[in-house]
Amino acid sequence: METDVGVSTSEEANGSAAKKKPTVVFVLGGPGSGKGTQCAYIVEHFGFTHFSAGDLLRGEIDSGSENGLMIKSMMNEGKIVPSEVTVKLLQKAMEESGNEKFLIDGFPRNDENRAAFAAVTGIEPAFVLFFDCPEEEMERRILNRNQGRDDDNIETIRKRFKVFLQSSLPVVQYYESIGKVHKIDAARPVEEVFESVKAVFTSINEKDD
Ligand SMILES: Nc1ncnc2c1ncn2[C@@H]1O[C@H](COP(=O)(O)OP(=O)(O)O)[C@@H](O)[C@H]1O
Ligand SMILES: O=c1ccn([C@@H]2O[C@H](COP(=O)(O)OP(=O)(O)O)[C@@H](O)[C@H]2O)c(=O)[nH]1
Ligand SMILES: [Mg+2]
Repeated sequence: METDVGVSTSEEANGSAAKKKPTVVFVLGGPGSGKGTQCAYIVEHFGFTHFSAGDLLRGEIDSGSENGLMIKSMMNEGKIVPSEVTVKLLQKAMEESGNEKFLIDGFPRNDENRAAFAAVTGIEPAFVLFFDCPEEEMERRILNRNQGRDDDNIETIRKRFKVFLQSSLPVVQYYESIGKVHKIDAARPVEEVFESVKAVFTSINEKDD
């Protein structure tokens, strides 16, 4: 049985069938691989709305919500926040956006995240972009990022790399096993990486025509 709850169940005003499910692309890659940077370009060129799960969680901390302290301490340890919290934030953001094409950046980070998103929203990603980058390069980028993030210190960075290898890479491997991953060499200048990204989105658009 298909559990179709959440973003796609609202009835049209004329009482016709439920709305079409939105198109979702998961943008994955290690910390500092360039997910946010590339998403900004994709938004400009391909009309997607971009949600960074990390940014939504930081928004929760800043809003002083009841989960804020828990989220803050988990992020400072590089741990993955419970799916319930993150999926709710993503679902709300999608519902409020008015768009139907979304880049979801930095999520799902483990298998539980992946399953929870599918169960709650009924949405499977159209495809997954995976930014492949060596750890030394990611570390260099994060240490130069200067966004004032509490977790961009060497001790937490090392923890995030460990969590990425142990919990997040298996998600990428799962999507690879079902043929949904477009792997991008992210260890190149921003413009070159975007050329590869653009080729993926252009070829998908052509298939849809
Ligand atoms: N291809 C690239 N080459 C060099 N630096 C980059 C590249 N892509 C992003 N950066 C820089 O590296 C840092 C991390 O990028 P960001 O997009 O925040 O990564 P992520 O969202 O994957 O953690 C930022 O300071 C960004 O400006
Ligand atoms: O779905 C998510 C996304 C992020 N995070 C937490 O938020 C931090 C920062 O994530 P973000 O994607 O912003 O970092 P980046 O990978 O871009 O450096 C992670 O280390 C996790 O602690 C999480 O728990 N679940
Ligand atoms: Mg980011």
